[in-house]
Amino acid sequence: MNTMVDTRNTLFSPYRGRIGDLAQRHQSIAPRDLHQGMGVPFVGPCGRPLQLVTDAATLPADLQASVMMLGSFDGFHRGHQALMAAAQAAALVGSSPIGVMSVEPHPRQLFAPQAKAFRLGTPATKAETFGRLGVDFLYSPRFDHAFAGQEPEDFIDEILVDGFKVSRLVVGHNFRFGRQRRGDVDLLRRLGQQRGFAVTVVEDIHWDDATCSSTRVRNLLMSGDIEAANSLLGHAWSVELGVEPAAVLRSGEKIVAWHGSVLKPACGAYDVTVRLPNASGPLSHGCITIDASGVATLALECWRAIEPGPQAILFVDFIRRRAG
Ligand SMILES: Cc1cc2nc3c(=O)[nH]c(=O)nc-3n(C[C@H](O)[C@H](O)[C@H](O)COP(=O)(O)O)c2cc1C
Ligand SMILES: Nc1ncnc2c1ncn2[C@@H]1O[C@H](COP(=O)(O)OP(=O)(O)O)[C@@H](O)[C@H]1O
Repeated sequence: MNTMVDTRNTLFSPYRGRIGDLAQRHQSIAPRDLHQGMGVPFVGPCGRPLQLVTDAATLPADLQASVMMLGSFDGFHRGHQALMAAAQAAALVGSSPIGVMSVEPHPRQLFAPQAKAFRLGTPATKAETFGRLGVDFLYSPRFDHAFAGQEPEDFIDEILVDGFKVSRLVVGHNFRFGRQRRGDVDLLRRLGQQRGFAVTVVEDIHWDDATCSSTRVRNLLMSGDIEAANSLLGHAWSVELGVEPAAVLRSGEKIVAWHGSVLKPACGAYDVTVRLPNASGPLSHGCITIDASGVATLALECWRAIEPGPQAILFVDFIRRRAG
């Protein structure tokens, strides 16, 4: 079934429960994912809403023959943006739709389930980014051992060729996939020639003399260097938070629910701007403080504009860490 993104969907449901309880549990909330009916009301510049595709076999005709990007895209750093630029250029030339395949959960969540929260973004922040950039559909198959263990040729034939009827793939030079990570760009090129799709391989994108990677961004955030992390990302790091308006601590500060799968940056106070999902610009400036036990509190200049109901999801863009 293909799910048209809908603002009336369950935008607030993952954050039900009292913020006090969340704080006691170190603000760890169950990660929601695209398979739990997430509402992501994101419409790109073409005016078409991003479609969440759950089954390649029932893809609408107007989404077939797309230019498709493959990868995790955690954080959407400058390397990922290079893929996006290449996909947009190819889609323009061929008047093709743009699709993204990005498995959920992140492979590390499957292979190292006990690891500390490491993600830079949630499914919602990922969908927002792609929707804003005019991607037509996001395919996020559930990443389990059966999916991970597919033979690369089967994945290409059954999902990309028979399902999506893909016209072009866009990947980074080091993209690997399938059982024992046997699939690589050479295999994609070889099968592309036989099956009739093109392949764009994006060269390694460097920043500050080293390759851009989600891991580098994570390390910078854990050391509290938000400005360097933002510079590597090429945009402000954006975090999805849950807030319950009733949970005011003092002078307008509120404890916020941190998404259970998302990395916590170093303790400290950070200048932020806050948006509602699907809003065109920031609604308020503020400061988020992460204390030694990981509890996050948010102080905003203006709360009124972002209190649409008993609970809300906010997108918080981290700008800089305050001194001291
Ligand atoms: C389409 C597809 C995409 C994949 N993407 C990733 C990925 O981004 N990161 C990752 O660690 N594994 C990914 N995998 C899984 C690996 O290719 C590999 O199967 C996994 O690391 C397990 O390796 P093993 O078969 O040697 O145990 C993907 C698999 C498929 C079929
Ligand atoms: N620095 C980079 N330069 C070019 N392409 C990249 C870079 N980093 C990732 N990619 C490509 O972007 C896609 C998504 O990458 P992803 O799976 O999220 O890896 P990573 O976690 O290393 O960023 C893949 O096709 C990958 O090869």
